[in-house]
This record gives sequence, C-alpha cells and structure tokens, in this order.
Amino acid sequence: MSGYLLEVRDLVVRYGAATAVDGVSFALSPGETLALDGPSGCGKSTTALAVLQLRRPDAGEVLFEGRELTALSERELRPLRRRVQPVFQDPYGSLSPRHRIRDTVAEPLKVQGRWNPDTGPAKVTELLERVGLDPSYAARRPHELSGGQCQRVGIARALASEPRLLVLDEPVSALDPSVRAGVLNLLADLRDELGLGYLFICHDRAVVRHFADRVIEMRDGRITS
Ligand SMILES: Nc1ncnc2c1ncn2[C@@H]1O[C@H](COP(=O)(O)OP(=O)(O)OP(=O)(O)O)[C@@H](O)[C@H]1O
Repeated sequence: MSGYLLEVRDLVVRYGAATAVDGVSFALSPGETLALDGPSGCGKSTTALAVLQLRRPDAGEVLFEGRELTALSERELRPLRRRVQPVFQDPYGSLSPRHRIRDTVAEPLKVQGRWNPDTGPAKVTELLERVGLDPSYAARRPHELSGGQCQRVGIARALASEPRLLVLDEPVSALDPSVRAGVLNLLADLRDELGLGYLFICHDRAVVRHFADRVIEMRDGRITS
C-alpha cells in the first residue's frame, strides 16, 4: 500500500475527438489539500469528474485507498462512491429546491440504507451544527437560505456519507466575497478534524495559495508544473 488516499495515473478523458485530459498523474495523501489550477477549459473539472467516476476515463487509472476504480462496475463502485464526495460551485443549483434542508442532509443516509428513524434526526442536527448552521434551518428550503448557507448544507450532505476525500470544484467561487472566508475556514477545520483529503479546484490564486498544501498547474489537458 502506498498510503495515498488518491492516485491518478496517466488519466485521459476525451469528449468525442477532443482530448480534455491528456495524461494527468498526481497523488494525494489523507489530510492534504491538492489544488488544480489553470485557465478555463484546461481540464480541471473533467479531471474532477473522472476522480468521482461520474465520467469514466478513456485511459489511465484512478486509485482510491489503493483500489483501482476505473475497472469496477457501477455495482462494485457503489460502496466506494460514498467515500469520495463532491461539493460543486453552484450552492443553490446543487440542492433540490422543493426539499427541506433536513431531507437533503438525510438523503445520503436513506439512500445508503443507514437511516435510523430513532437516531436519524439527531444525526441531521449534528451535521448542521458541524457546518455552523443552527438546527432550526432543518425546516427551511434552499430559497430561504443565503448562498453561503446553501454551500454549508452541501458540505453537511457530503459529510453525511462519511467521506475520506472531498472533490471541491470551485466551492466558493459563486459566493459573496464576504462569506468566502467563512466557508474556507469551515473546510479547513473539517479537513484537520476528520483528516479528509481535498482535491480543490479554484482559479483564485490568493485562495489557492492560502488554502492548498500543493498546487498543480494545468494547461490544455496536461500538467505544466
Ligand atoms: N460535456 C462536454 N462535452 C464536450 N466537451 C466538453 C464537455 N465538458 C468539457 N468539455 C471541454 O473539455 C475541455 C476541458 O473542460 P473542463 O470543464 O474540464 O475545463 P476547466 O479547466 O474545468 O474549465 P473551467 O475553469 O472553465 O470550468 C474544454 O475544452 C471543454 O470545452
């Protein structure tokens, strides 16, 4: 065992004839934040989708805790998907507008067969508190929350799956600058408390420098440094 949480080896992802990711390799340890930086269209989000196995790569390997994911069937992937959770850019768009916050946070527990009617509500309360939200928010719907609060709900939902790795694709880019620092501090605290690994996509150099342990620069689907 290498001890890496995530290893990506010679990853290639194509959209038709266009190669979006062209031989990308990197590794990430537990508790580490690795940033992917580079101009728009260089392949950052596609790399993230391939790590999440939401886009199956055309070539290369994605190893999570030493297990190669690309060869696994959907059925074999299911228990591992839980451990690799995404947080996307659009805080409102990633929450179902009709669902109350409690249902959104409880959803992973229910889908994964881990919902216990006796202890579930307290678990939801604990998750909301963990991301800095008052438990009374459980009864609200997304339109009653600010962008920063919605992003905290998205993080609580990710934590409900007890992940080891978060794939954070521009998690604060859509937020008001005044609330970005709060969400980044929350993410840093969670990483340090839970020993999570972060694959962090962000085009804000100041944020990347402050938040990431290491930065990989991409251009035209390749790593440049
Ligand atoms: N679903 C898709 N179908 C076809 N081409 C795509 C698709 N998604 C992305 N691409 C192309 O793949 C390349 C890499 O895109 P990707 O979104 O991964 O880059 P990015 O670095 O994340 O960009 P951004 O910072 O703008 O999100 C681009 O040329 C893009 O146009």
